[in-house]
Amino acid sequence: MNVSSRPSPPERPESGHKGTFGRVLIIGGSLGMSGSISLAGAAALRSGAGLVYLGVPRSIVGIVAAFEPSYITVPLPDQESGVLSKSALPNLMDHAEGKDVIALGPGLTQSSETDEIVTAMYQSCSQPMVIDADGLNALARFPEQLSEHNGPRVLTPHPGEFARLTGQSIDSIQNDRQDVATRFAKEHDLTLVLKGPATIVTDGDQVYVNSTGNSGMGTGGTGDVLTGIVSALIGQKMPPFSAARFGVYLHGLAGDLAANELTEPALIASDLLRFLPAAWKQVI
Ligand SMILES: NC(=O)C1=CN([C@@H]2O[C@H](COP(=O)(O)OP(=O)(O)OC[C@H]3O[C@@H](n4cnc5c(N)ncnc54)[C@H](OP(=O)(O)O)[C@@H]3O)[C@@H](O)[C@H]2O)[C@@H](O)CC1
Ligand SMILES: Nc1ncnc2c1ncn2[C@@H]1O[C@H](COP(=O)(O)OP(=O)(O)O)[C@@H](O)[C@H]1O
Ligand SMILES: [Mg+2]
Repeated sequence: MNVSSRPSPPERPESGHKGTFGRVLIIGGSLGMSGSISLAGAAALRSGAGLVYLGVPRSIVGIVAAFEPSYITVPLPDQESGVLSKSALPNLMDHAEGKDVIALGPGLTQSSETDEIVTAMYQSCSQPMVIDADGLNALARFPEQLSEHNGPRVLTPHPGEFARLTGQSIDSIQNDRQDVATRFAKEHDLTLVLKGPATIVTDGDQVYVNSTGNSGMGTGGTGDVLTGIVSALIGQKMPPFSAARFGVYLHGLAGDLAANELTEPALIASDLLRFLPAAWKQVI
């Protein structure tokens, strides 16, 4: 069923407090890719989250913390390369307890140890999870496990990541975006956000094709911002499909407002953070 109405924002009760508006845990980052997780964390804050925790390798915690004082950083054991170590897993499982949503993947990079973290959390966490970037690359190495999850899952691939997940070529995906996305979501019982111009959001039954966004958003880090936005909305108790639909709309709207002011070529991912408040103003 195609859903074409303008997506609605989450409710925000007058009497709400930071506990009401969701505890969000985002896991990722590595030496050289501290920006991705920082952008995701700041975007979650700019999207209404009550408390945002960023689980990052110990070696980059100072860099991530310096980007934005309003989120909480959780330093985790890392390998010598500045990538999360699998010894972080018990710690991560403890931190996951009591969170309303967990996001996994921005800037995580790829290693056998991060693969173990991703597959274990994907399978066992009962909370909703948003999986992006290297979280998706890890899942792509174990496609038989994609349906083995213990809670709601939202996957946010760009066409390259979706090609890895499905084993199909980017061209064949792009020629048949809506059908491939819908079949995948249905088969694995999850919500899929297939990014790019006219991003598709589907839970296997409902399908939404987004109308906001522009080519200025084809610049590193804009997808990391989307991960933070969708995670924050799920943390505010929106069902996964509604959160993904509204999040994709809001993200593109922030991009359109930013491009209007700054031009498409000059747009960078952190501009989306600055234009999110103006985007919110148009939808609430
Ligand atoms: N500041 C930071 O710390 C940042 C860190 N980042 C982190 O970097 C890590 C790697 O992530 P990544 O997405 O850059 O690499 P990757 O998955 O190999 O994708 C490229 C492949 O996908 C394709 N492709 C993409 N879009 C497409 C489209 N619309 N339509 C069609 N094709 C498309 C593209 O195709 P091609 O270039 O060949 O045309 C290519 O094959 C990850 O951890 C991420 O979080 C980034 O977030 C940036 C900011
Ligand atoms: N031409 C475009 N029109 C609309 N949206 C775009 C366009 N190019 C990229 N985007 C959006 O920008 C984001 C890019 O995400 P992604 O490729 O994961 O970036 P990164 O990993 O660098 O953060 C997606 O939300 C995508 O839909
Ligand atoms: Mg990305």
